[in-house]
Amino acid sequence: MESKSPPRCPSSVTVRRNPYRKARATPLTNPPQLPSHSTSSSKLPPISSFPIQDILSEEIPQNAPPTVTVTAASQSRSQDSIAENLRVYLRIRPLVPLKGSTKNVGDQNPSSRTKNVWPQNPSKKDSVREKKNSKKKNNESCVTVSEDCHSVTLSPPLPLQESKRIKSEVYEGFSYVFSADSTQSEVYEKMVNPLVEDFLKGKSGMLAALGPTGSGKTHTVFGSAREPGMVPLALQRIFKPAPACSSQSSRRFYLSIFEICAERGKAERICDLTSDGQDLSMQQSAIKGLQEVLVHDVAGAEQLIGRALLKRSTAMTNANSQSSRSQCIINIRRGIDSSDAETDEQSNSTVLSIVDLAGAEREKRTGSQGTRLAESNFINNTSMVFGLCLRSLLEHQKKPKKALQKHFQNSLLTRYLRDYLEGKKRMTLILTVKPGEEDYLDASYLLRQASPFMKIKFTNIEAQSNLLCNKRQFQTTFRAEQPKRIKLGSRDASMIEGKIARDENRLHDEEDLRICNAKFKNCTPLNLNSDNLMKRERNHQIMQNFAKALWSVLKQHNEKLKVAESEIQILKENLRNEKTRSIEMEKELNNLRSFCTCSKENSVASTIVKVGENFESTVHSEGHTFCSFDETKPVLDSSNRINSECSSCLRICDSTPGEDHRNVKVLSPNCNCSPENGDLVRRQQQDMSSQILSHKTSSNLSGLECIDDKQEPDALVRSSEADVSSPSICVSNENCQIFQIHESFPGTGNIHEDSSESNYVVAEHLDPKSDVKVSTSGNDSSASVEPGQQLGEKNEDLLDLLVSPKEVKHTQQQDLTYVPETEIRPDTSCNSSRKEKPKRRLLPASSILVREISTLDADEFDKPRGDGVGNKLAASERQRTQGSISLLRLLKSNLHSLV
Ligand SMILES: Nc1ncnc2c1ncn2[C@@H]1O[C@H](COP(=O)(O)OP(=O)(O)OP(=O)(O)O)[C@@H](O)[C@H]1O
Repeated sequence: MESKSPPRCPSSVTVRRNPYRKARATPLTNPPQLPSHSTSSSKLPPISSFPIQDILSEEIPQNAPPTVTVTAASQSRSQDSIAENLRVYLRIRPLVPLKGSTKNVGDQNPSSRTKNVWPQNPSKKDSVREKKNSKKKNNESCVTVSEDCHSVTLSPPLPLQESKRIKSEVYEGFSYVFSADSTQSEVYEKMVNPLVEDFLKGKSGMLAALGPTGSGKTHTVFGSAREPGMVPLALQRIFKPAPACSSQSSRRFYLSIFEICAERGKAERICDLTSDGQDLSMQQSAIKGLQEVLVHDVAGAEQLIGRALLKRSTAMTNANSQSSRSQCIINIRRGIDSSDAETDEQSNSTVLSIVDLAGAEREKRTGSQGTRLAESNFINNTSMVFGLCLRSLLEHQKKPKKALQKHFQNSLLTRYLRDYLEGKKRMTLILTVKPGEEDYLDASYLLRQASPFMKIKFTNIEAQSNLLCNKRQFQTTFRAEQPKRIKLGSRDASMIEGKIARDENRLHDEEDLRICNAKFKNCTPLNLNSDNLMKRERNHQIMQNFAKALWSVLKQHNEKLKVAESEIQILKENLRNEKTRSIEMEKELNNLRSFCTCSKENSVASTIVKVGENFESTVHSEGHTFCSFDETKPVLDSSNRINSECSSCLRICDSTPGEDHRNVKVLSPNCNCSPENGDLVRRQQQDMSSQILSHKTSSNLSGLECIDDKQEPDALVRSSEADVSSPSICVSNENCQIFQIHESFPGTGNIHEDSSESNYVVAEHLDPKSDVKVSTSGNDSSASVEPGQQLGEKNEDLLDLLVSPKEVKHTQQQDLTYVPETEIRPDTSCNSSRKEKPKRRLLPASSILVREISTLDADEFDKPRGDGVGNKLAASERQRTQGSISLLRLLKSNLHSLV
């Protein structure tokens, strides 16, 4: 029962790491009885007398920590003692932790099952995730154990090998390397048992687990229910029933558990985990107020430890579901019964310390934020200082003491463990590593920390490494002219180390550099004299400049190309626009053509203007009725009806119903009328021509005809009229503009062949301002007005004809005149005139309409006529179309100019 309820501890017990020196009791003096450690007693401990006996009896044991006195003998002795006092072990965590490997000891103690007593089990989920991750990422181990189990080979993962050219490293000199499949008991037997045995014999010692986060420190130290760790195994051994004769039965053991943590990663704190936890303070190497609990058996000890660990600061990180956030220290002090006090006083101060350090971690791996990040800084700093202290353990004699002291002062942990770190007491280090490829950097860092304690051998320098070294050597040689490397003092070195520890991502580069430096030392120097170097340097500069010039040229070309490309784009755009425009224009042209009825399927009427029987127009001297044909209005009206669908033909007719009816036939020589139509027209024209020619004797102008310039004079279409007062006018457009003014007898609808007088006028242009060619044909003579030529008396007849009111009666059907383009021979006179001046074309009626209307002088047009014909004219004017108005205006202006 006693073991289940441990006796109350005194409120404050100071545990001194360095016990008072004891002097052996001299046989003459009766040494005062030392007060028994009554930590379990409720009474306050009696004030002990000054331990003069202890001091006097103090003897430096054979394996005592080395003194600082630097002599050759003492140095070698101290080295030996350090070597004896320090053992370094390595344990490799399995890639995938075994199923039973949990930290929970609740299995053993049902009452504590609900709560984790030992470090918590990772939740199933986490373990599954971890397993998956491990399977995925850590399928390859980067640490391999040698056969003799004293060295390991650390191989970088392939990407690092390729990118950073890192080679495998062999770390030798371990006391023992525990492979991934090693068991807790195996580790205990080989590593901890010697410590425990020595402890039981009165020799203090310490076991410290050091390694990156999640590497198995806590697992190794505390273990799980299935796999108890070093602490429970040690307790089992300690409380193992001793033989009856042994003095062990009378011994008592006191447990004290505390942690060093940092509040929000800032100030360090010491927390007693066995009590309700007020903060403790440290005086030199002793912790003031730390409670010691007397334990009588294993169960009691485990219970106490279990409860204490529940109070320990842990947190979940990406690397470990239950990561330790503090350095946890368990002290097992061996006490003695009061009865045995006389015989075994020295063992009173024997302490076995087991330290579970918080694992160094990288932010990248743990994903720590905020407070966790501050914690992790603290953890990393502590482990760094610890590592530095370890480093200086072997080298401290070469270094000034002050520098060494600084390391210890930097952390409560190192201050507390100073005796161990100075090699004064026996210390065993267990390094734990994770062998996954992604853990390579962590493992490498840890092993280098421990390197002072072991030989580090690198794999053979291969060609590639040589290359690397040579390259760097080459660079170094160049830099030789620059200030040489600064020698760093230990403080600077420690700062560098600190930097490395803080920024572990950069670690490898630094390490890499160091490795390379080491390699560099081994490398045979390159045989480069200064000439060669100069040459190379010059070549290098030349090439560099050349490359720069090339680069700038290429850049310029690139810019030019861009400009050219943009121009091309613009041109393409323009081209596209032009194409669309041309397509549109083509369409318009087609549309215009479609209005032309010159297609084959069009009837004869499409190319020939037929002036209907009922169409009558009267040409008056001052007010001819002009009929112009709109493209879309082939027929004018009931009185002035003209059938035509050919827009290229302009027909003019003056007719007055009820008066002389004359047929007005307007033909376009450019009309591509259907052949049959053409034949018909041609025939009729030929007939007409012959008729006209047969009436050449007529001296008066009876008809005006505009002929095509291509038309031969013989083939000119002429209108023959006997009566000069009744001309018919035929106007064709385009190239020719034929005015055919001819006369037929009213009602007959035929050309009056018997007319004695038949005159004709050939005019080239309708435009009043244009040059006019007028040909007159009289009885014996023909008159023609060349462009620009003033009309003379000879042509007065023609003028009379144009200005005098003449009635023209047009009959349609029979008076068809057709001048096919192919058959019309050019009029030489017309040709000559064209050569001199470009020919004006007769625009379609509609355009003329617009133009003429705009330029029409209304005043002139509306001028009241004084003659008697005025009323009649007014009546006829009402019937005028716009085309007729424009033609009238045209003729009038021509007349004006002529006059
Ligand atoms: N040798 C091993 N065999 C089986 N499982 C192990 C072994 N070592 C560690 N583990 C498991 O790995 C996980 C992490 O181990 P542990 O908590 O001991 O790491 P740690 O070094 O203490 O980490 P931290 O420094 O963050 O506290 C635990 O679940 C533990 O059970």
